[in-house]
Amino acid sequence: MSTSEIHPNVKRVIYTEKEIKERVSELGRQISQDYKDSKNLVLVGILKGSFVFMSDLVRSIHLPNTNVSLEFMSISSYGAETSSSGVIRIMMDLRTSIEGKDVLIIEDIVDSGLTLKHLMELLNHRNPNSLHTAVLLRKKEGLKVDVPVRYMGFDIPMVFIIGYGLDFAENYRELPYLGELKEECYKK
Ligand SMILES: O=P(O)(O)OC[C@H]1O[C@H](OP(=O)(O)OP(=O)(O)O)[C@H](O)[C@@H]1O
Ligand code: HPA
Ligand SMILES: [Mg+2]
Repeated sequence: MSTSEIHPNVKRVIYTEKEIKERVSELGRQISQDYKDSKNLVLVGILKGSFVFMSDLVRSIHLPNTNVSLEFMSISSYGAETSSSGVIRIMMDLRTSIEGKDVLIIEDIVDSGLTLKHLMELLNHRNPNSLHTAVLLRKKEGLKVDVPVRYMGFDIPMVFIIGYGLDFAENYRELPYLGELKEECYKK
């Protein structure tokens, strides 16, 4: 990628399209292996951030003997800030029951861990057969709560990331790579 193709508000590219593609394919292979005996696998994408990761990940999953279905939930905690409000709002819930099914939550990023922790508690109460998580990015130093991530793309430093579905104040989701947002874009 030439520098001219990088968005002017991106300080540096953290992972290129190619690096993301390779890692996501690996995760898909692992998931396909682990769920090969599952009857029903429900992939639950958390909107909006996970939509790009989810669309690439599902196409790397090959489970010919499993009913694989997709569901979405919409959750919001960040608004136009760069740190979690800690208040998680469910804007859209699942449309079907997950009782007795294997459920895999698909998230773009775990930062404080508050969103995923809250979600796992919520979905566990609905009696799935199993409940696990696939997360593209994790900021290990940002974690405020312990939350289990079964399939993890990359551990990243404490910088604000945009692109590949991740936003700042709803912008930059369309960038095909993962980049660090320039500090001057959010520090006043
Ligand atoms: O670990 P946490 O500190 O809770 O942060 C992670 C959550 O924050 C982001 O969602 P956001 O509220 O920005 O909604 P979005 O996916 O629509 O951008 C991200 O997509 C995760 O869901
Ligand atoms: O670094 C981030 N970028 C975008 N969204 C986020 N939500 C939590 N952390 C981040
Ligand atoms: Mg966001």
